[in-house]
Amino acid sequence: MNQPFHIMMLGVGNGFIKSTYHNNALIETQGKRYLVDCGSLAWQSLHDIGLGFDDIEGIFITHLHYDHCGGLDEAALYGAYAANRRMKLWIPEPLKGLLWEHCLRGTLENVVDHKLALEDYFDVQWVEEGESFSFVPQSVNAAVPAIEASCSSLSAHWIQTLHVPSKFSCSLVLNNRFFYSADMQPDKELLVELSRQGVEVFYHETCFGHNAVHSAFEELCQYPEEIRRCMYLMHYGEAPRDLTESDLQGMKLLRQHEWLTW
Ligand SMILES: O=c1ccn([C@@H]2O[C@@H]3COP(=O)(O)O[C@H]3[C@H]2O)c(=O)[nH]1
Repeated sequence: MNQPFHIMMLGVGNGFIKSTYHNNALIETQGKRYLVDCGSLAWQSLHDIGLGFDDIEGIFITHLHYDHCGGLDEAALYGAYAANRRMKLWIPEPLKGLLWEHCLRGTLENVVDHKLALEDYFDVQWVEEGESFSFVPQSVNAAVPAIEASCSSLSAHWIQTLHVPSKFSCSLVLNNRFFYSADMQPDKELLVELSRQGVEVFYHETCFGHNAVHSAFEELCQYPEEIRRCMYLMHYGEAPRDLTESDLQGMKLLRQHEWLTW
């Protein structure tokens, strides 16, 4: 059996709204905490619940928008100059080069201190599409026989999903049964296929109103009922005040700073 894990949204907003922060998640399993995405408000959101850099083991990044990776500069500099620790970073292989050259180099390159690459700040693991990786280091499972170890950690793999055309973005599957969409346009066929493969829970982004690079709530309402009943919505910012349970069509709204266990 895979380990159950706890997950909390650090925000359920989008790149523009301030009240509900960015759509990033905090995961806890076996006493270790990890981030899925680290936008520019992630550290503020963690601070709001009494957590900080030292409480986080590692970060997975889905794509290169500031509301998903804009907090990496702070993590890098704090790790290098305040905590003396290179945080673990899982990055999809297609972002190799791009994350440093296009996002971080301007802030982080320091010739005097010999900090010239992403690896000078983070313990980086590049991950291919579909490749299984574990959030919890094997050493944590030292007492567990090897054959059980692979099943007793939180396993993950990413699949490419469409957000902004021509720009890489991906979603995450945990323990082969939990889907985390990151930002994406609607892809009903993908969810139906994942459900067929055994995925039981879908954390899915949405927005109220049309947006060309996101999944409008109205479009998710067209998904099969058996999928909608497994869907937990995020990235919505602020839901319409008059939204009723029946309007949600079986889907549920995730709330900022609320733990759920899967
Ligand atoms: O090609 C683009 C890129 C971006 N945007 C907007 O910028 C926003 C950034 O935050 P977000 O990812 O939550 O939502 C995005 C969209 O609203 C867009 O409409 N088309």
